[in-house]
Amino acid sequence: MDALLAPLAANRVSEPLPISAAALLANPTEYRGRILADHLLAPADLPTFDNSQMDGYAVSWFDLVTASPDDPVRVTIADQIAAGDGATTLLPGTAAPIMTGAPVPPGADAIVPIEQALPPHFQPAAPGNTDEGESDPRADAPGTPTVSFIEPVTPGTFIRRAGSDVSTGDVLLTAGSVLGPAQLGVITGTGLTEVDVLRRIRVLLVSTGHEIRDAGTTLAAGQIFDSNSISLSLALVDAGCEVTAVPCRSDDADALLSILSAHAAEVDLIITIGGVSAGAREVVRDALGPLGVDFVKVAMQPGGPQGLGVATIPLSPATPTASRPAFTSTPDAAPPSEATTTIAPATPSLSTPTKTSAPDAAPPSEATAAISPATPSLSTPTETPAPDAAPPSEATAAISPATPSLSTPTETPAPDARTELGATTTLPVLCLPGNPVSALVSFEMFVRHALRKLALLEPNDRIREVAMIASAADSPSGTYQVRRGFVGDDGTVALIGGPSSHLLHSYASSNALVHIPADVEHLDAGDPVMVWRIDD
Ligand SMILES: Nc1nc2c(c(=O)[nH]1)N[C@H]1C(S)=C(S)[C@@H](COP(=O)(O)OP(=O)(O)OC[C@H]3O[C@@H](n4cnc5c(N)ncnc54)[C@H](O)[C@@H]3O)O[C@H]1N2
Ligand code: MOO
Repeated sequence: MDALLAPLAANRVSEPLPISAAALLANPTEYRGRILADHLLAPADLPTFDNSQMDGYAVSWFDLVTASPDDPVRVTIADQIAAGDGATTLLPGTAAPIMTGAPVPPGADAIVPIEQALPPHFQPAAPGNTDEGESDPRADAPGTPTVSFIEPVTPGTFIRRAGSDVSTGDVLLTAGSVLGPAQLGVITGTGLTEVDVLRRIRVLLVSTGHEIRDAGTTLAAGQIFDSNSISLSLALVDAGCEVTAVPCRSDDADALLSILSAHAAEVDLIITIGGVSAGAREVVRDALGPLGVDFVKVAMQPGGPQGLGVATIPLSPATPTASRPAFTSTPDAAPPSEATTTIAPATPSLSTPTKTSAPDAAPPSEATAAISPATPSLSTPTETPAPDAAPPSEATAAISPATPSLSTPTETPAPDARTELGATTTLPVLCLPGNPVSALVSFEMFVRHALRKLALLEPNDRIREVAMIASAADSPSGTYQVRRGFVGDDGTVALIGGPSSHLLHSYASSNALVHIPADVEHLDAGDPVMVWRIDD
């Protein structure tokens, strides 16, 4: 998988990311985990000017040289300086009330915290205040506010120097930095309003099937709500990708090809779901087999049938542009209507795709044997799926999309129009099985780690633990089984639901994937098993 996806790292370009509270709040997902493309130099000092670290008095150390408890130094109180004020010069023999963050006035070289002054609190600024004898009985000039100090002060005390955090021209953040709260804060603090970040891996996610419809529409007999588009879109976003989800509500290979052709120029990777097993109408196999995708069987359950490869995809003449809308389909949209849902939309600039090839470009490279789960013993090319004992879980109907906005569907050009153009592009393609649990487990086993690695997201892997299985379980011989389970506080893991791959509700009620190696046919209660936490 790493090898198949390696070109994605090589072809990554940067894009500008606006930095402002308004931009961030308008589209928070755009910021999560973004990676700085280049070293960023500080355009200004931080702090940008010398300022006070304490609420107190700005003084000249020289005025306080002789101060002692027995012989305090009394000085006249100058104008107050608050954070946000400009600084006026401090005259000798005066002390200016100064607040934390306020600029240190020229002439002052130290701050005495208010608690160390006499009186130890700020006095009303109104003229005529003379401490009213309250704290400084030595005040002798009615109408002239004064303050006393009982010890000398070292120059620089409680002054935050300009540039003490970072100086102009220093490296503010290095290339590859993940932009989190502190990083975005310090960028803003220097006044920057835009930085270059690595463009996310752009994934075209195509959930397929004559039967799938969007939640919120009315289902005809035999139809189901499309849960895979939602599950996998969110899984991809979690892996650092930008997703354009375009369901293909058809078993017609041309309908799928139209979708691929319309979007291929805009994405780095295509992931399809469904249409890969042994049926009479396997739309993904039919469409992508001739274009360079290999269909294999992995000795894993769920997730047996898989497809992968580098496909040469004809491009539509009028490829949708960066204005790609987010979309939810109209009820009962007739196949092969196309609807796009874009999650984590890109910032405006989409650069020219680098992978577009001339019509006579070399045939797709072979991508065999690239699929290998991060677990042992998956080489046997046989599949032993558990029988689908029950009809599809009704839980799929309860899932409602969390996508941000709605707009109109994108037009899909007719297949013959695109072939006239003759241009193609080559893209890595992954074809996941359609059963909802199979699709998610396949993603976890083969795809998530590789994509998170490309996105420089840490950790790449799920947290792995050994847990004691709570009750006995059987597993088919020669098949690596991935069950769903719940790890309790006592370190045991209870299996949730059966092994069948339609049990999405069971998956949603789990916090771990339970790995049963291909050579294990039976586990007794208390036996140790490897689990991957899926609740982080
Ligand atoms: N004769 C055989 N039949 C099947 C085999 C096999 O080896 N021989 N493999 C089984 C296994 S294992 C799996 S997994 C599935 C994979 O099938 P497909 O990838 O072709 O997926 P579909 O047939 O399109 O759908 C399977 C199942 O999932 C439901 N589905 C599909 N898309 C969605 C969606 N977007 N949201 C919710 N549910 C969806 C679909 O309605 C089917 O029930 O093949 C087995 N059969
Ligand atoms: O392998 Mo299928 O993916 O069991 O359900």
